[in-house]
Amino acid sequence: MDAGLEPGLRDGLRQLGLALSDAQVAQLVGYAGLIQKWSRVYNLTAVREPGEILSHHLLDCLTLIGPLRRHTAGRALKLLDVGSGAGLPGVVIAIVCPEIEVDCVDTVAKKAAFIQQAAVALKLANLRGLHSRVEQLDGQYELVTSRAFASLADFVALSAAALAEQGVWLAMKGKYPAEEVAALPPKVEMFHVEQLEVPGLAAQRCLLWLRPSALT
Ligand SMILES: C[S@@+](CC[C@H](N)C(=O)[O-])C[C@H]1O[C@@H](n2cnc3c(N)ncnc32)[C@H](O)[C@@H]1O
Repeated sequence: MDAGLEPGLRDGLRQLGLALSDAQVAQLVGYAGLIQKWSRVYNLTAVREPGEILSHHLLDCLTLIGPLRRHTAGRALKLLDVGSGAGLPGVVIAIVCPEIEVDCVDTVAKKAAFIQQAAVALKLANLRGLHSRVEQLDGQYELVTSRAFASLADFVALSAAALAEQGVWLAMKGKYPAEEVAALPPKVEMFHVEQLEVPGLAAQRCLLWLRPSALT
């Protein structure tokens, strides 16, 4: 990816109040380049233009970092990104939070292969691509994320076996999904919601934090 992306990225990081090292900024720019390169050959993501990769992918997923850091308070933990596609938000998290071990799962082999390739190219020892259906995973993940994957009810049902006992789900949605929240089963409780602005986009981001209900 041309370094032309960097000023816009740094501007967005400032707006989000995120201080990253130069090496992390270079990894994000490098990741955008990999998405662009691989998307010429494989149908990784519909968003392929540099400006759009910056706003719709990088900055959009970076909105999650502040809330995530507040939640983890720097603790090392295992995170699963479900239906990760080109690695969103999983790869962004792996770059910005090296203390978090990130597994990105997708049913499409070439998408999991892309994540593995990104881990090597960007020297991310904390990132893995898994080729699997999420419902076949029986991991012990303290955090399970998704963006543009499924309804909230399907997301929690399909990934329940992968969640550790004290684990939580973090779903990235557009505007507040009232109908999806209403359709959640009683055994799942939503314990926090955050609405965020994506720098450079008119669109909003809604982060929903969910966990198994205390009643279960
Ligand atoms: C719309 S894409 C979203 C990709 C990425 N999270 C993003 O925000 O750009 C949904 C992805 O979920 C994957 N997927 C669908 N069902 C799945 C399942 N049961 N387990 C794992 N991945 C699945 C698809 O292959 C696809 O890559």
